[in-house]
Amino acid sequence: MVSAHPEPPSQPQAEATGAGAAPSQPQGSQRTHTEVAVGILLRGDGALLLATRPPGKPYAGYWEFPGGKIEAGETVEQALRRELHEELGITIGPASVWRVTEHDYPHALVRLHWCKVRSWSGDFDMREGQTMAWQHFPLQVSPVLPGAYPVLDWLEQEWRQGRAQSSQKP
Ligand SMILES: Nc1nc2c([nH]c(=O)n2[C@H]2C[C@H](O)[C@@H](COP(=O)(O)OP(=O)(O)OP(=O)(O)O)O2)c(=O)[nH]1
Repeated sequence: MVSAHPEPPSQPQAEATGAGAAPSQPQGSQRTHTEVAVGILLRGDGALLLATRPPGKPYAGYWEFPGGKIEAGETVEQALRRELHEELGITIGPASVWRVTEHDYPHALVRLHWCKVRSWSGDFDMREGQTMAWQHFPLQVSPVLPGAYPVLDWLEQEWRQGRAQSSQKP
């Protein structure tokens, strides 16, 4: 849903693709995927956590879900637990992959492994100078990384369905 995408990013981008889509690079290209673990932290009231990308990284200042690159030998869950501890100072509970998407940026072709996270311990400590914000739909922050658009659409659809179902209950 377009309302989740506040501003078009000012940098060049390719179309985001949905779960399980084939890589978009031309045949014979040497471009390999960068595997990324991403956490959708969900609070009891349905709010989700977004944070700004730290200075010095591509798309610095854009809002994103917390996460980072999967290192050699790590599972998605291990990478996510490490990244969220390094970046936010929290220790997450169980996390399994919910969706997989791809996005072709000028700086990297990324494969994003999205996990919903409903439990964690520790206090939030923005260790890379980020700003964090708990968000409900419609989002109040922008711009958001284009690679997160498909997942924001799915999450907004789920939120709308949940709202419609609860309004039908007697
Ligand atoms: N964390 C995160 N990354 C995203 C999202 N959407 C999206 O396209 N990406 C892309 C942007 C980056 O190209 C890649 C994540 O790489 P990164 O550079 O932030 O990872 P990292 O923290 O391991 O970085 P570094 O240690 O190499 O500096 O995934 C998102 O919502 N969250």
